[in-house]
This record gives sequence, structure tokens and C-alpha cells, in this order.
Amino acid sequence: MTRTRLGVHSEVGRLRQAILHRPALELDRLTPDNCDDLLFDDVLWPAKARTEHDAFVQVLRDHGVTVHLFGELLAETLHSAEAKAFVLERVCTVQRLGTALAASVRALAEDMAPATLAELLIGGITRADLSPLHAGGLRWQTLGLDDFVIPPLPNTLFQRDNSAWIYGGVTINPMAMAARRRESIHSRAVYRYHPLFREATFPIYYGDDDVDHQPATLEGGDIHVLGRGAVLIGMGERTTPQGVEILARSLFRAGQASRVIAVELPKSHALMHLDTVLTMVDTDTFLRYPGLAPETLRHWSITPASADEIVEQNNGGLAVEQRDDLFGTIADALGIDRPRVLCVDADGRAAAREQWDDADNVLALEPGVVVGYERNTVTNTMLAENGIKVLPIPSGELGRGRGGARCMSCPIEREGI
Ligand SMILES: NC(=[NH2+])NCCC[C@H](N)C(=O)O
Repeated sequence: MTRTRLGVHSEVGRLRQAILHRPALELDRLTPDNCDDLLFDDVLWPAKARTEHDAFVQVLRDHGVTVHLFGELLAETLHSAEAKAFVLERVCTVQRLGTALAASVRALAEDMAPATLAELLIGGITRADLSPLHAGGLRWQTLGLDDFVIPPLPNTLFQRDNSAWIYGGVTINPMAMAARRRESIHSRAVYRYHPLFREATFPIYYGDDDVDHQPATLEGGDIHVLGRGAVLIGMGERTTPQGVEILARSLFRAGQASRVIAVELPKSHALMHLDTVLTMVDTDTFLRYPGLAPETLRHWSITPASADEIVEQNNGGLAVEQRDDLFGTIADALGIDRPRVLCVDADGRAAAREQWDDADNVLALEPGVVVGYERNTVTNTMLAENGIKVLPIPSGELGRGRGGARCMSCPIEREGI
């Protein structure tokens, strides 16, 4: 078993371990009719997407990163009867499946081999998959053979969003979009029961309970662990101020962070997460999409409130101060003069096209070394000219889910800066 010094202490310190998901059955189940609802802009060529993903994994492994594949982690987790019960209790509910199917699907699932069950939980279950089943009830009778009893979770590919390590602990994020909410059940099971995590002690800041968290949502694509106790969180389509408040309180209570910077983003699909427009590429350097004007973004610095402030301001334990220079606030938090911000300024159309294809969504493997899609030649050339090394990966199919190298990875062990 690998070392389990779990914790992510920066955005760009040396990456030691990460979780990725090799796309499986769920991609075969994406069709022109359902892809919009499942948050994909197109259908994919699944075999090619898997080959591209293998290339991504290889780049990380060649760089000394230990890569865990989520499908395998879930299958290994489901070897434990307790873990299986934990997941099935939450997936096979009467509300989701109907009164007749809840019990019969659960009974079938109990008997499945862990690897098959993991594949179907992510890949979805159709009526045809349950063909030996003789069930009654209205739901069963209304289902066509090819209809989903349980829909697939193709966004499992984007491991960044569902759980996010922040310094010594993790948040298991309540997801904004219905199409992704079941992902959290799987992550909760893995962190609770998988041998990699079971023996370790770490705080779980948020989401590891059965409370209805809506609309206090959070997604990891919005969460940047800047380093030195600071966390930057975007509030756009997916992450709400309520979610940020709950996470900030929990981080401060656990003594894991001393400042959260919350930045408001324009609400649009192209900018669904902060990391689609801004990522860190070196200890003092950011990559920014030029269409995002930092001077127009409202942002707040959040710190633990003193006892007096709590009483005077009725602020729920958080001292919240609006600021007016985002990179100045970040510099303060990092104790540096001013970060360097790299941008494709010269060609607005290329910048827009490449942002859509996740040019600004790179994954740092160490300071100044990032993984990015090879297609984004203008951005990658600009980075290289500024001394940032880009390790290119193919993207013809993978990128159609609208996520790049950062979105597709959940670091679980990363050094500080
Ligand atoms: N961190 C990210 N930018 N993730 C991108 C996720 C894309 C995914 N299709 C979604 O809409 O949820």
C-alpha cells in the first residue's frame, strides 16, 4: 500500500498522489438525447476517450505521481459488506426507484460482485440490465427496456469536483446539479471504508452526512488551495455563499486554514467553475482567461471572527470584508509582492476558443510544470514563453465533457509552497 500522508497543502507544490477516473460504461450510455441533461456538450467516442485518459494517467505516473483510479477504489470499497450496505441504502431508495423496485433492485445488487456493482453504479442501470427480475409496480411497468432505472454518472470523470482536499482534510461536496448528486454517496463510501483512507485520521469538513444540503452547494472546481493557510473559492453556477460559509467555518474550526477569499463569478456554462478561467501554475504565477476581468469581480476576505465581532456584527463566526483588488488580496494572503498573471492577450478569438477547450484548466505537477490539452497551442506557447513547462495530453474526445487536466484529477497528497 502507498504512503498515506494525505493532505493538499498548495495548488502547485509537488503532486504525490491523485484520484482519477478512467471513463467506463457511462460513456457508452451517453446519447444525443441525454447528453445535455448529463452536462456533456456532445456524445463521445468511448474507446478513444479511454485511450486519451490512459495517456493522461501515464504522464502523471511518469512524473512520479501515484494515481488511484476511482472505479477501482469504489470496487475495492464494495468488498466490505458494511460499505455495500452504506451505498445501497442511499441509492436504492423508494423515492429514487419506487416502492416495488427499491427492494428488488437492492436484493439483486447485494448479490453482485463488487466490480460489477461499481461499474453499474457509475455506468447506470437499465431495465434490460435487470432482465431476470420479475417485478410489479407502476415504475417497472412504465419503463422501456432501454430506460434507466438508475441513470449513469458520466461526470465521475471530473474527480476534481465531488470531493476536494484542503490542507489536512477533505470536503465531500454537495453538488449543484441533480445529474451529479449521487457521486457524493460513492465518495463518502470510499473515504469511510477503503483501506487507503479507513485507517487514516483526517477531518471531513462538509458533506459527510445525510442532511439535505441544497442550496448550500460547493464544487471542487471552485476551490483553490493557495497555500500558507489561504483558500480561494469561486461562487458562480455551482458554489453558493451558503456553501462557502459552512466550509469556511469548518476549516477555521479544524484549524486548517486562516483565510478564505470568496470571489463572485459571472454565471455562465463556459465559466461553470473558477478553474475554467483561473489556475495557478507556479508558486507566484496564475494563468487567467483574458475574458475574465479581475477588476470587475467582487470578492471578500473571510477570517475567523473574534468574540467581540461575533456579538457586534452577528456574523455567524466569520469576519467578512469586501476588498477591491483580487490579486492584491491574494498577494496579502500568500505574503508575496504581487502574483504574476499570465494571459493570452494578443488574440481574443483564440483565447475564447481555447478557454472553451479548457486551456486555462491546467494541472500543476510541481512549481512551473503543468499538464494541459495539446490542442490549446496558443495558450501553451504563451506559457512556454513565460518559462512554464506544459506536458501535453490528447483531448479530441475527453474535452467534450468540458473539463481539462485539473477538472479530471483530485489530488490527495500534495506538498506546500
Ligand atoms: N472543475 C471543473 N471545471 N469541472 C468541469 C466539470 C464538467 C462537467 N461536465 C460538469 O458540468 O459538471
